[in-house]
Amino acid sequence: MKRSKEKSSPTFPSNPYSVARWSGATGSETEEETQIRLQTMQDAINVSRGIDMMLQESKRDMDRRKKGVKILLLGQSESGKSSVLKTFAPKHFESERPIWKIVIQLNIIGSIKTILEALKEEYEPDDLSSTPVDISPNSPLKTLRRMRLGLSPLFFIESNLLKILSPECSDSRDMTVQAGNGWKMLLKTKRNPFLSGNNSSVRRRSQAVLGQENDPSSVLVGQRDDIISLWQNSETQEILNRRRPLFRDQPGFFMDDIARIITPDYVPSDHDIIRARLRTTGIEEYRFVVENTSGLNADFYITDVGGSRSQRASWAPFFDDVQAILFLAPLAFNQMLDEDRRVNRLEDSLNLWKDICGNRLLRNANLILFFNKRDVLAATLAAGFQVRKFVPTYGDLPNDVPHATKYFKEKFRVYHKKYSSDSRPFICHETSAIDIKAMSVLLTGVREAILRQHLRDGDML
Ligand SMILES: Nc1nc2c(ncn2[C@@H]2O[C@H](COP(=O)(O)OP(=O)(O)OP(=O)(O)O)[C@@H](O)[C@H]2O)c(=O)[nH]1
Ligand SMILES: [Mg+2]
Repeated sequence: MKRSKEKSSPTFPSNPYSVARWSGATGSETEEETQIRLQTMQDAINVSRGIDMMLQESKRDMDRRKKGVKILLLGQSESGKSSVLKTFAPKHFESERPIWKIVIQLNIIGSIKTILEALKEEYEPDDLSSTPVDISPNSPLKTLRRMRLGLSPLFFIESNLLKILSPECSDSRDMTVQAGNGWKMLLKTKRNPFLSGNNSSVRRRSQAVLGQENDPSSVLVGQRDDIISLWQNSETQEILNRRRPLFRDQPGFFMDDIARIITPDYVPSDHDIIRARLRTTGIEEYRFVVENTSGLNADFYITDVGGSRSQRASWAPFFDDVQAILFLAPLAFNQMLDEDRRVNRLEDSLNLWKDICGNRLLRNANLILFFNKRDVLAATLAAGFQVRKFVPTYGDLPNDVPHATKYFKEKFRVYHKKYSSDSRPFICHETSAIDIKAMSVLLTGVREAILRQHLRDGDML
């Protein structure tokens, strides 16, 4: 019989698959080849099941996302979007303190560079031959040169860190990171207990970069006294006031805190972390689950974007199913955009607001406007900056916070009325994103209101 013949054949061992056409058997394989073939088939089945599971999981994720509340943070660069996000998800702070410490140290290195540049302009102008220069041992020029030499290891470390963290930039003041957690993996050190990434190349790079030699802490601590006396020097202050009048208002300004920060055991506080400056590029969506006051769990998806002009084209794909936009508009009437020094920040914010109000993809989304950096506005006015110098139409209105805020609010309201659909209310809040407590209260209220509306719209209440 055929069966028994096959059974007894030396080249066709007793194997139910060996005769089945679909099995891939060649008819002349050895026992070993059969085993390999079966194993290969099993591997393929496993891969296929894995893909099935992933597809199911991704469908579940998509269904879940569909039902969730989607919030988009929009606004120009430096408006405070990532800061608001930090307050939305504060639990990250605890595990991320060592990472933010390095960002804060890089912010300080950037500030030191700004100070040294201003002093160089003062004491070491390009054309030294035409300027009488005092180079006696205690002259400011000698001190400046000594200082620069002493701090040079810091700039070396800065450049090494940037190569990894922000390869496009050579200066920590322009440091930009890709949205998401990838950059945080790069800043986890061997000594850092949170190093647990699966991405081996990231892990290798992070171990390579954050050895002792690339940690700014020891150089900063070693130069602590010099840095403090440089900052506290009255001549430095006078030169900065004259040559860099907006220095103190720059994001990531920690110079008033250096005595506290430049210590061997420094651990950033929540307030330090919220004040750290790191530019975002790209888009990142975060999911978190919230139990609302009615005891229902809801998925929130909050998307942070890069706000500089070159980044804005990538926002649109996130517009079609979003429930709410939190639009951040700092009332920076005296500042220009970094990416185009001819454009006033406030004017840019207004134009962006106009585009968002009139965008048809967003016609069903709630718009919530945050006039952010209220504290900066107060400090700017207190420093004597006159609104009417930058905004001639401001006229003779009093140069104070309530009048300035009311005036600019009206401008945003007019655009809202003109470009938004009739049914959309004008909702705005004056905020200071670095005031974590006040911001958390406000964001909880905003979140609840968005959720209630979302449930109403979905007929779930
Ligand atoms: N003083 C003050 N600083 C703020 C406020 N909001 C944000 N900042 C600071 O401004 C800087 C920029 O804030 P981010 O949240 O990074 O700005 P962003 O909108 O995410 O900017 P991009 O990522 O470039 O689009 C950070 O250093 C913040 O700490 C505020 O209300 N007051
Ligand atoms: Mg950001």
